[in-house]
Amino acid sequence: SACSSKYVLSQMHPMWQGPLAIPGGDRQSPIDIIARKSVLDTELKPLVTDYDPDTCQQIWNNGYSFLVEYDDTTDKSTLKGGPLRDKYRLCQFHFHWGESNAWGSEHTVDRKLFPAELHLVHWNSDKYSLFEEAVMEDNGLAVIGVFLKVGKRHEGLQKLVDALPAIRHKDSVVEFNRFNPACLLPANTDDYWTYHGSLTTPPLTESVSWIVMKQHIEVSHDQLAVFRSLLFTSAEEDVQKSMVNNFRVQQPLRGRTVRSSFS
Ligand SMILES: NS(=O)(=O)c1ccc(C(=O)NCC(=O)NCCc2c[nH]cn2)cc1
Ligand SMILES: [Cu+2]
Ligand SMILES: [Zn+2]
Repeated sequence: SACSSKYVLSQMHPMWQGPLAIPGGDRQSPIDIIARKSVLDTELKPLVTDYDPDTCQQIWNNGYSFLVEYDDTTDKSTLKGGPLRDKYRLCQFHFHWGESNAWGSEHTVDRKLFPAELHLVHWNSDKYSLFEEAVMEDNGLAVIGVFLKVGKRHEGLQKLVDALPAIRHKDSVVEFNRFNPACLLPANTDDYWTYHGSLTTPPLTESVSWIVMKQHIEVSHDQLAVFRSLLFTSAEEDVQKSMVNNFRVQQPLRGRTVRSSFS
């Protein structure tokens, strides 16, 4: 069924230029994950990711974040297992981060903020033939969230960091090949929280099975600083705004249960 909540344009949110609260939206994201209130579900399986680095196509600045887009016209890069019944195709991954290391993540754990959060976006290719279809349907999407902490340099991330100066402005795109996003996952992907939610930027559709990793990854201060050198604005605009704090405010749980896997 198409997602139930209607979209009423409320006061414009300064950053997302979209509705801030979705009246009637009872499964919005992000949320604060209260660890002790998450429910252990022994039925939850280990995540199975199978990503083909050859499907990596481009990296671009969409004016909210930077996205690494994958060719999702075949089932070459997939996610299954975990809380999912079907097979999901990798479409893109992107990040959210703050202007300082003190905040930047979208989800929090017991109110703890992380400096950044990675989202790996997949859509249900067993049920739908296009991302655009799946984005409107319950369980049409599956997004893996990974928290970033500042610490040692992340070797796998460096290839991505080196490409960022070429896409400083909104709508800039560069070719980007042979990147396997599995290198951005924590060592242990068997421990995660999962809940039903939404996209955290417009269209905010309530079609996401969220899978938030309990284990974070580490990146260096300098690597994160390069994220902050990106701009929200296009080359033509006379006032350039640095791309920081591109996260959404936390949304009410509305009685949802967050389930926990346990390895
Ligand atoms: N922050 S988040 O909740 O993870 C999230 C928020 C918005 C979108 C989105 O709006 N995503 C459009 C998109 O990625 N469109 C690509 C379509 C496409 C088709 N084939 C290749 N790419 C995806 C994820
Ligand atoms: Cu905002
Ligand atoms: Zn796609």
